[in-house]
Amino acid sequence: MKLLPQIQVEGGAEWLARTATQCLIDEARLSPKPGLVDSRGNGAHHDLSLALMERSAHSLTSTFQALAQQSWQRPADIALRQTIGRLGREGEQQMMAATSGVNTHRGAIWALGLLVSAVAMHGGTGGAQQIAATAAELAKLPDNAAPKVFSKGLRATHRYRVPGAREEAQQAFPHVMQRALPQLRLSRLNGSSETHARLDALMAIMTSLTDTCVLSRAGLEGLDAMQDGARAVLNAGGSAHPAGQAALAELDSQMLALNASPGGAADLLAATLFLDRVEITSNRLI
Ligand SMILES: CC(C)(COP(=O)(O)OP(=O)(O)OC[C@H]1O[C@@H](n2cnc3c(N)ncnc32)[C@H](O)[C@@H]1O)[C@@H](O)C(=O)NCCC(=O)NCCS
Ligand SMILES: Nc1ncnc2c1ncn2[C@@H]1O[C@H](COP(=O)(O)OP(=O)(O)OP(=O)(O)O)[C@@H](O)[C@H]1O
Repeated sequence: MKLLPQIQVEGGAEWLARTATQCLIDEARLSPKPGLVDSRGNGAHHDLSLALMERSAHSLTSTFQALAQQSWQRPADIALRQTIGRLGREGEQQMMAATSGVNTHRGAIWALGLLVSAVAMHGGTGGAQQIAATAAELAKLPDNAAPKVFSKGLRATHRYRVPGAREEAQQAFPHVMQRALPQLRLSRLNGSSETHARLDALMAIMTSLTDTCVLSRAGLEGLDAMQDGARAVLNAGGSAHPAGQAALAELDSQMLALNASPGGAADLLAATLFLDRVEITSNRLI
């Protein structure tokens, strides 16, 4: 049966939005994550909890759906960039209203928002590489309506001269495409459980991300601890192995002691889970 285009758009946008929200929830629940909110507790955060993260994730479904609808089969141009910039900022306000002003998902709205738009631009399906490349095209376009705010993330990228959330997207998500997605699939192939495969994917991101959340709270000492600790987990055989689990517990203690939390890495894990699902579903449809 040939679907009417509008029905296809509505159904596709709804699926993408539900999937993006589910990836945020899966990321938040995944345990044990070093320093981050997970099923065990609040990590290094005093103002976050799992219930709050889940409420925030649900509040974003309508934003993701609007992003997908507005981006459906459109080219990457300034008009679309301005539309998604506006929708992304409205999404941030919706998140803030749902959490009484706590930043639960700003970085995640950015990464997943761009990826949701990119899939929609390709008509609701596509390979991870193609989608990430399209998201990068969008991220590179100027959004003249964006307010000039000197955020924590921006300050950290200037102070330490490192790439942050913007650059990760503009470079087509190298930590997702070259590290997390290959690691997720390798760990699955090696027989790891889904939980262990996801934890390994998070470690793969943390080995080299310049996470501005960590830099803002714990400086270079925190960043080095994160990168070295994540490498130790993978070198010990990953989170499925007893030695890897011990290294992961050690990393968790270190992050808590330093008050550090790799929020950017968590966002990119959610982005990884999203691209994995979109690609698997697209392959089934072919
Ligand atoms: C680009 C964003 C994330 C702002 O980035 P900036 O570094 O200035 O700010 P801020 O400190 O508020 O947030 C950064 C967040 O990104 C995540 N992050 C940190 N480091 C990294 C990194 N190296 N790579 C990826 N993400 C990271 C963390 O969650 C962090 O909290 C975003 O809020 C924004 O400007 N959005 C505008 C709306 C828009 O255009 N949206 C379009 C798509 S929906
Ligand atoms: N499971 C998680 N636990 C904690 N943070 C997460 C998690 N998943 C994603 N994040 C990301 O981490 C960021 C929150 O970091 P942080 O609490 O440092 O924010 P902030 O409001 O900028 O700083 P602060 O709380 O130090 O004032 C969000 O942008 C969010 O996208």
